[in-house]
Amino acid sequence: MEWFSKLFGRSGKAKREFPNLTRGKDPLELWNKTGELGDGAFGKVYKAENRETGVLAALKRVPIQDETELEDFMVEIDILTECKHRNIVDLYQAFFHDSALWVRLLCARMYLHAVAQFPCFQFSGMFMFTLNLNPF
Ligand SMILES: Nc1ncnc2c1ncn2[C@@H]1O[C@H](COP(=O)(O)OP(=O)(O)OP(=O)(O)O)[C@@H](O)[C@H]1O
Repeated sequence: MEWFSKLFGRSGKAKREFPNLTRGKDPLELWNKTGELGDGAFGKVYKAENRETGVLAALKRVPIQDETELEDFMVEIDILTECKHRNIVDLYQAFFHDSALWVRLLCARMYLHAVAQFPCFQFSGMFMFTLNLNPF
């Protein structure tokens, strides 16, 4: 029955493969975290440097409790992988490693952040944007 647990894992449930998700690779073997860029609703965003080329990137780490949670995030990842627009930060790669989803993004010097938690803005249908300037 070893073949069964290799194929389906201990729970007997097959791991779902996603075309835009890299499994079995530790992103920190390729990327070195050199600082923190910010904190989001789902996790932290780090500044990272490619260990071979020195290229910079933003690495977002989202802790995942259960594989089934991945599906919700993959919808956004699939859309952002396809979506290339000068006003939207490029998403280059997503990894699932060690109970976390890691998303490699273009490291933006200026980052626009939508804030919609103020009721008065929500009622009037307005959004406010904050601008983060990353020091690098
Ligand atoms: N690509 C990036 N380049 C530079 N800084 C970034 C980048 N992505 C995120 N940041 C920084 O990290 C902070 C948190 O980003 P994050 O996208 O996690 O926030 P969020 O809007 O709460 O997103 P989510 O709801 O998806 O968690 C941002 O406010 C910004 O300062």
